[in-house]
Amino acid sequence: MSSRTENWPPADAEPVGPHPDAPAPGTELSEHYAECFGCGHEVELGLHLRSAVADDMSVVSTFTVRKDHQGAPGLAHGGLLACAFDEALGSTVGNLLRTPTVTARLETDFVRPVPVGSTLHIAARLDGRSGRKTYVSAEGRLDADDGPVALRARALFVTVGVDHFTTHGDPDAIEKFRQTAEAEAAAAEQRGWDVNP
Ligand SMILES: CCCCCCCC(=O)SCCNC(=O)CCNC(=O)[C@H](O)C(C)(C)COP(=O)(O)OP(=O)(O)OC[C@H]1O[C@@H](n2cnc3c(N)ncnc32)[C@H](O)[C@@H]1OP(=O)(O)O
Repeated sequence: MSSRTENWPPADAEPVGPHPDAPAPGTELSEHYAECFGCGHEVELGLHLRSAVADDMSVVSTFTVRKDHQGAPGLAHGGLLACAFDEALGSTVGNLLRTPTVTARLETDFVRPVPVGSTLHIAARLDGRSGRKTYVSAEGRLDADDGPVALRARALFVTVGVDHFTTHGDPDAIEKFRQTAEAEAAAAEQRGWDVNP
C-alpha cells in the first residue's frame, strides 16, 4: 500500500459483500457514538458527518465544511478532510460488515481544494477482505453526488474485539455507551456490533 501504483485491493483479498443483516439501501445510518469527532452530535466543532446506504450498497456520507475546519483562508484543512474520509470509510465497514474495526492505514489523494461552505459527498465501497483485514475506498465530490472529484482515499481496516476499546480506551465511557445502546431498543438492533467509539 505504499503507492497508488500498487494493485488495489491486494492479490490475497477476496471479494466481500454486505453482511446479511446490513442496513438496506436507503437506510440513513445513525451516529456510531455521540462523542465521535467525525459523526457525534455532542461534539460542537466536530464534522457531523451524515451517512446513508445507496442503492448499490455503497455508503454515501456528506460533510459540510465550516470556518472551524479551515487550513488556509476559506479552504478546508487537509487533515480534517482525511478525518472525514476515515469516518466515512469506517462507517462503511462497520455498518455493512457489522463488525468492530479500526483504521490501520489511510491513504488520501487531494485532487482539488475544498472551499468553506461546500459539502463533500463521499461515496465509499467495500473492495475486499482477507481475514481480519478489510479494504475500502472512497471518492469525495463537491456539492453533489456527481460534482467534481475533490478527494480520493483508500484504507485498510482491521477487525478487533471489544477488548481493544476496553483495554486502550475509557472503560467507563464504554459502559455508558453500552447502557445507552441497550436503552435504545430499536437502535440496539441496528447497532449491536457497534461498540466502536
Ligand atoms: C462506525 C465506526 C467509524 C469509525 C471511524 C473512525 C475509525 C478510526 O479512526 S479508529 C482509530 C485509529 N486507529 C487506531 O487507533 C488503530 C491503532 N492500531 C492498532 O490498534 C493495531 O495496530 C491494529 C489493531 C490495527 C492491528 O494490530 P493487531 O490486532 O495486533 O493485528 P496485526 O497482526 O498487527 O495486524 C493484522 C493484519 O493487518 C496488517 N496491518 C496492520 N497494520 C497495517 C498497516 N498500517 N499497513 C498494512 N497492513 C497492516 C498486518 O500486517 C496483519 O496482516 P496479516 O494478517 O496478513 O499478517
